[in-house]
Amino acid sequence: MSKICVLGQGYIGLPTALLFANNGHEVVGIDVNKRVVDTLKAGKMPFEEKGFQELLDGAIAKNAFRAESLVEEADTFLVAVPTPFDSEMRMADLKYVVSACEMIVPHLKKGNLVIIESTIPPKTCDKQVKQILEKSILKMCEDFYVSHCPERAIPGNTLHEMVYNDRVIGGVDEKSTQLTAELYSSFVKGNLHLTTSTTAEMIKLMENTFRDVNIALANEFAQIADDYGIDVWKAIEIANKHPRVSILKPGPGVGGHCIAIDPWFLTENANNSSLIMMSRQINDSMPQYVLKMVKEILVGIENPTITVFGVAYKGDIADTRATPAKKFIRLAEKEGFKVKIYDPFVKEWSYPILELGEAVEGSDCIVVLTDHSEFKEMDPEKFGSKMNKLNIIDTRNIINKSLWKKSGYNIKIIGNES
Ligand SMILES: NC(=O)C1=CN([C@@H]2O[C@H](COP(=O)(O)OP(=O)(O)OC[C@H]3O[C@@H](n4cnc5c(N)ncnc54)[C@H](O)[C@@H]3O)[C@@H](O)[C@H]2O)C=CC1
Ligand SMILES: CC(=O)N[C@@H]1[C@@H](OP(=O)(O)OP(=O)(O)OC[C@H]2O[C@@H](n3ccc(=O)[nH]c3=O)[C@H](O)[C@@H]2O)O[C@H](C(=O)O)[C@@H](O)[C@@H]1O
Repeated sequence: MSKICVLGQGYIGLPTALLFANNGHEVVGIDVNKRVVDTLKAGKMPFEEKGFQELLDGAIAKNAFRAESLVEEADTFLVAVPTPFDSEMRMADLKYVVSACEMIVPHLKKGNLVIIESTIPPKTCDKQVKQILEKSILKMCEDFYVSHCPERAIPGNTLHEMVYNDRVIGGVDEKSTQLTAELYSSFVKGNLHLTTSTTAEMIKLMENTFRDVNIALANEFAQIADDYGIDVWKAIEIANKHPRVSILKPGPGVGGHCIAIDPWFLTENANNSSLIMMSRQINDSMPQYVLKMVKEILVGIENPTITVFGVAYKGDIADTRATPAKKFIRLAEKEGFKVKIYDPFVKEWSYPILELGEAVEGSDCIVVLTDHSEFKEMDPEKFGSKMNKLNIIDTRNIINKSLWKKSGYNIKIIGNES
């Protein structure tokens, strides 16, 4: 049994800590947020997702997990702290990774392994992490070992993907890679792909950038289809029958704290990254495009009220980080629209979230921004009489069109001018 200190008990660090604890390790979960530590000490999860509470209960029952505020000696230190985007510099903001590494320094011993799970720009392990940890006087690759093991689990299905996804493990040297692979093999059922730390850093960013660029392409196709008056969704469906084509879905823009920011970590020190930056620009401009659609449908209505359906960054989760809904709402308010919001998952946000009936009361147009399952089969008959005008714009192509049509709605789908 080895002892692991996991720094950062958030969406990634906590389930990772609990998986290690449930699979033969003694784990101490460290967080600088006292509320997180206190909640865990009380045996409760600070946030919920499928299977998390059971995993915590199992780790506590095994006496293999405890939460603390201060770092202590261990065999392995695992860093899973936030890596936000510095929007002014268009760079990764590594202040949390730096402070976590500094917290490890006084406890670092010969033979220790330090794993960075946080998403980081290429060369971070080799340069910045090394520099900080060597303040301990110990030497990287001689006295202690470092690797990057990026997390690739998708919010909403985190636990399953943490266990069954393939894992990329990149050490600063072979021993670091080997030690890390041994550790993760205690719970990972996917394949472990061994490489260098810089390659692992790059792979993680390439994956999210690939998705961002491809969503941008879908968003551009939607706008071209609108110009030609064709249905981009049907066109994508048919194009995807080609054995080597797999186009993603258009939408109101890219949200979440990874796909919308990680491409910048790749471009921050690159000379040739115009495609990546252009894709970011296309995805970031989608709220303006949705507003244009709304303005067209509301022509002639004085001081209109609109109802936003969904502010979570994607369907069936409550996460609103970097949601494109925020930019859309700000732009709509600048236009003089009154904006009301309904979201069955999000309970608290920077704007009030209303009950369905209140949100549609006196509304001139519903704008579907999130692909929550509830919207897929929603019957507008339930509240039709409360609306002022029967308009709906669906940026996800998820509503049951025949139901809305039957209720007399004027329907507009992104990328489908017909
Ligand atoms: N959430 C996700 O789905 C994924 C996240 N990632 C990456 O994983 C990393 C962590 O992300 P999340 O878990 O979502 O963040 P989070 O915001 O949910 O949690 C991070 C936790 O770290 C704590 N923290 C900050 N500084 C600390 C320090 N010096 N010592 C100890 N704790 C500290 C915070 O209080 C917070 O509780 C980021 O780099 C993110 O980009 C990667 C893949 C998926
Ligand atoms: C390459 C990849 O699939 N990365 C995953 C991604 O999780 P995330 O929830 O951010 O990804 P997502 O489901 O693509 O959603 C991002 C955003 O993109 C939008 N989106 C997504 C797919 C699509 O066809 N069209 C579209 O507009 C979503 O609505 C959302 O606003 O980023 C995670 C991360 O790095 O945090 C990563 O672990 C996950 O595996």
